[in-house]
Amino acid sequence: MARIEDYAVIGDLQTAALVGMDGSIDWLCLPHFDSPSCFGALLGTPDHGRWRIAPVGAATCTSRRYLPGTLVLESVWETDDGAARVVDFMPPRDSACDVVRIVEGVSGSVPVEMDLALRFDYGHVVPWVRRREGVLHAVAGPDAAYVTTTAPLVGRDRRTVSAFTVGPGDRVPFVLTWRPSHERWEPCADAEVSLERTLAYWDEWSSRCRVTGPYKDAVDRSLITLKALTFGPTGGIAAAATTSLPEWLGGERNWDYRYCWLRDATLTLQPLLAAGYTEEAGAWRDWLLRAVAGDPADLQIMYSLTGRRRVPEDTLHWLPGYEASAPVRIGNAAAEQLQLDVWGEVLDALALTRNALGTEDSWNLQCALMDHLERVWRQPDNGLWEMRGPRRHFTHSKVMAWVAADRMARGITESGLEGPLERWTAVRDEIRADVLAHGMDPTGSHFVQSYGSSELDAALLLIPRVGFLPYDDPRVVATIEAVQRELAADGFLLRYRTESGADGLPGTEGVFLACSFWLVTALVGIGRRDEARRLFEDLLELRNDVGLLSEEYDPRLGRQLGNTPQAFSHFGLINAAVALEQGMGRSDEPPRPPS
Ligand SMILES: OC[C@H]1O[C@H](O[C@H]2O[C@H](CO)[C@@H](O)[C@H](O)[C@H]2O)[C@H](O)[C@@H](O)[C@@H]1O
Repeated sequence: MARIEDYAVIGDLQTAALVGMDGSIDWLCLPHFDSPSCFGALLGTPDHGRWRIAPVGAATCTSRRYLPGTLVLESVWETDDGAARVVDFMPPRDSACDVVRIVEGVSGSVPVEMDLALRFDYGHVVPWVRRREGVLHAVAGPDAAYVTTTAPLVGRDRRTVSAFTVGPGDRVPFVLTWRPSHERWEPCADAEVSLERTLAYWDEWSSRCRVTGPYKDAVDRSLITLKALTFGPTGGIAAAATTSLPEWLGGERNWDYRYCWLRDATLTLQPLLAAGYTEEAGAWRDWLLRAVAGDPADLQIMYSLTGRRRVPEDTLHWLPGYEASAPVRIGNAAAEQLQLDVWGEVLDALALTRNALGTEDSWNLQCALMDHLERVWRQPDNGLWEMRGPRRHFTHSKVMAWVAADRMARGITESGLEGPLERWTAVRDEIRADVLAHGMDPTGSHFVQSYGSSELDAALLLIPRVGFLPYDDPRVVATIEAVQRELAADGFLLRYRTESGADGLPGTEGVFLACSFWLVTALVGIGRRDEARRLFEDLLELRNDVGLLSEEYDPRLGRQLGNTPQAFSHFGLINAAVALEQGMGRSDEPPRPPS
């Protein structure tokens, strides 16, 4: 099975596919990110669905890249017979959902093979396949897939295969279109027309980016990746494109990230605004308001990409898991947790969009959320790491509750909005006093993970970023140094020590990439800029050949771990690049793009 970093992503802003260096699409959920997969080999075997196109006898491509500023992937294969290119993409969704693969001969005469195994419903439904007027029809239950190509297609062992040869200038297209099975088949889009349309879409999108500076390429790729994780129809942002890629190979820390976490999505907002993508920021704000509408007591920490509340967790027993990392889970029980930081992130994000977009149409909702937080902030919670052990008083959660009260009080004093200023100021001060009294080690020198604990937590690095204390406060400096000392692993950072058993889960995990980027930002904040730049550049080296990051990394094996591509890691990268280029911005001002 391919390594996680062997995968590139293509997508149509409603779902995404992972393309391996071996030319195989091993992951694709249709029609949406959180739908069942039709290619699920990533979490099992080729018989759980995959689509491979590659020169005969070649194991992996020689090189690959995204066409600049786009999500169109070009893989180059150099073989003894000559060279060929495969261009893979998904046109931004209109009525149909297409995956397009164009094989192009470059030199010599290259024999190519194609192997297609469609397996609906996460790899266990084999469709009924027929040929009609030269088009392959594959139907099962609610799903239908159609394949058009100029290449010969042959059915073999419940798969469809093809063999053909390309010479210089030859272009052999394959278009796979998904539709609900009850709808009539309609001719598939022309591959070349779709390519032009897709390139034009991404060119226009990228042309709006205001980012410049030495890390522009990395930042651009991260922004395109965040855009690829955005569910176009609603503006919701998926935490990652996959489920159950393990946080440790062979372990059981395997979760479904194909949902919209309020935390991840609001943090994504900052780099989008910084780079000039106000439309996306507005769409996200509107998604948020629809999703959280209703009783503030019912605020969830995550929703489906359409805003649905129920995302029940289940396991798929027929899938063995990525490199035997089981169970494979769909849905996520974290949706039912109490994570107090989310109030802070949501109210901070709405303050940000108020200032950046110049509109405020949700103040009543914000007031209702704050009123609720006022009643619950003293409760223990599961924290931002969604710990499944007993609830505790996480210092980061309380700090974010302070952020909520602070942004609401400032909505009144700085934006002239109406509200109980004295009450919210008093709540803000009370939370602050509580954190300073209980969230520090017994000597009062640095912050700790939770009240009464001696553990460190990388989330504490965010304390100055949200404005709770300034970077030059000795307690902040000591916390950054303690986190670095206690959580460093092979030059990067763990989010916390799993050995304490505090997260209620067996096993361990890799270094957490977002936290390692937070350390870059924190080091810039305390003036250790050279060290920050070195760490940042080491982190850039962990990206795969096309600039993608998953959630974690195993320094022993030199391999990426966890779901991919992950928004958390990519916005960490962008914020760190901004910090390195400009120094620290306050969290309530949209950071300016690197110049
Ligand atoms: O490892 C424990 C938890 O891992 C997931 O949560 C993590 O991913 C979320 C989405 O990126 C992020 O918001 C959160 O802060 C991370 O800890 C998983 O979804 C949880 O169910 C799991 O308990």
